[in-house]
Amino acid sequence: MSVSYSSSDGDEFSLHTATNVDHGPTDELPDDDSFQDHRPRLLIMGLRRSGKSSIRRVVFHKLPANETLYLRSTQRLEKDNITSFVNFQVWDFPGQEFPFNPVFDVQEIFGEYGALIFVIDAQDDYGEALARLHEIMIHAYRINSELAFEVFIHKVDALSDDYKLDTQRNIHQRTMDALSDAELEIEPRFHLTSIYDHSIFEAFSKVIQKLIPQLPTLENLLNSLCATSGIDKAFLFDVNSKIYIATDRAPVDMQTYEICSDMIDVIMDVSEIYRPVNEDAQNIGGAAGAAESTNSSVMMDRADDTAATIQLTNGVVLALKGVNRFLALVCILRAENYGKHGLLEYNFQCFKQAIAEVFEVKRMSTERLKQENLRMVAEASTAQV
Ligand SMILES: Nc1nc2c(ncn2[C@@H]2O[C@H](COP(=O)(O)OP(=O)(O)OP(=O)(O)O)[C@@H](O)[C@H]2O)c(=O)[nH]1
Repeated sequence: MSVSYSSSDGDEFSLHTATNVDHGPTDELPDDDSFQDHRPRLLIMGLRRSGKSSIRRVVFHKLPANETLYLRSTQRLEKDNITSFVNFQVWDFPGQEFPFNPVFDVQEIFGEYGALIFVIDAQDDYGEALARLHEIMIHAYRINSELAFEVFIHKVDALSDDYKLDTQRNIHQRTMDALSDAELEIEPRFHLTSIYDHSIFEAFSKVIQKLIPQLPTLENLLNSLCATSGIDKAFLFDVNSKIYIATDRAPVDMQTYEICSDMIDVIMDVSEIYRPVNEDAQNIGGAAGAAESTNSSVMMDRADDTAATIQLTNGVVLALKGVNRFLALVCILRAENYGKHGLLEYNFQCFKQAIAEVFEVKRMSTERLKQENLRMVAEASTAQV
C-alpha cells in the first residue's frame, strides 16, 4: 500500500486535531445566540441506559466506544452546538424524565425543525421502550408535524443477523400498528445501530441528510463528478464527525463506506504525527485543554487544499480531497482512471467551486433572513415608542 499527501499551501500535512468545546461559530451562519437557537435540532430520547449519551459522545466528541462503559447517567438535558457545513444542535434528553411532564416546555423542545431520534436497547426487553416511543411520537407529532422520526434499534453488535432482522421487523410492525390506531400518518425510519462499528455513523448520515435542503443538488454534483471522472463511488464527508452528507447514486455498501471513512482516520493520524513542529508548540496549551475536554473535535483548518491518495494492492485507489474547512470528498476509483490525473483534478476543482456556490446561496439567504428579523424587531420597538 502506498500513501501520498500534498497541499498547495506548502504544508505537507495540513489535517490536524484541535480542541473546540463549542465547536465555535463559523463564517457560514451568523453567530448571535438568538439565531443559533433556530439551528436544526436532533433530539435524542430513549429509556435509561439505552445508549443515548454513548452515541452522542462517540459521534460528536470522538470518545472511543469502549470508554462509554464508564459514562454516568445523564441527570439533565445536555445540549451540544455542532458547527459544521450546517450548524445544528444535539439535545440528549435524560432517560428517567418524561418530556411531556408539565415542568418541560414542550413547544421549546419539539417546536423546532429537526429530528427526534429514539434509541431502543435491542439487547434488553424492549416492550417498555416501545410503549414510550409510541407515546412520544404521538404527542410530538401533534406539536410539530414537520419533525422527522428516527428509531435507532441500538446495541445490535451482540445480536445474530437473523435476530437483528426479526427485532427490526417486530419493532417496525408494532410501531406502525400503534400509529395507525392513533390515525397518524407518520413514517418513522428504523436503523440498526451500534457504537462498536460504522453503523452509528451511517445512521446519523441518513438522519442529517434528511435535514439538508441542498441534498439533491449535492447528489447531482457527485453524480456528474463520478460520471465524468471514472469514479466508482464518492462520499462527501463532514470530517469532524465522519458523517457523510451526500453520496452519488451508486448504492452504498457498508464495506465501501467503512474503507472511505477509515481513510479519514488514517490521514488524521498520520498528519497528527507529522504536524509541523511550530504547530506542536502552539498547541501545547491546547493539548492540556484536550485532556480535560470531552468535546475535542478534529478540524481541517486550511483543509481546502488537502489531498491524499492510498493505492491498495488490488489496484483500487482511494482519493481524499479537502473541499472546505469542514468537508472532504473521499472517492474510490480504479488505478487506470486515477492515471488521468489532469482530468480528475480539473473536474474536482469544478466540483469544489459548485459546492462553494451552493453554500454561498445558503449563507446569503440566512443573512437576508437575519436582516429581515432585525428590521422587524426595530420596527416593533419604534411602534412601541
Ligand atoms: N454493546 C453495546 N453497548 C452499548 C452501546 N451503546 C452504549 N452501550 C452501553 O450502554 C450503557 C449505557 O449507555 P449510556 O450512553 O450511559 O446510556 P444513556 O441512554 O445515556 O443512559 P441515561 O443517561 O441513564 O439516560 C453503557 O455501558 C454503554 O457502554 C452499543 O452500541 N453496544
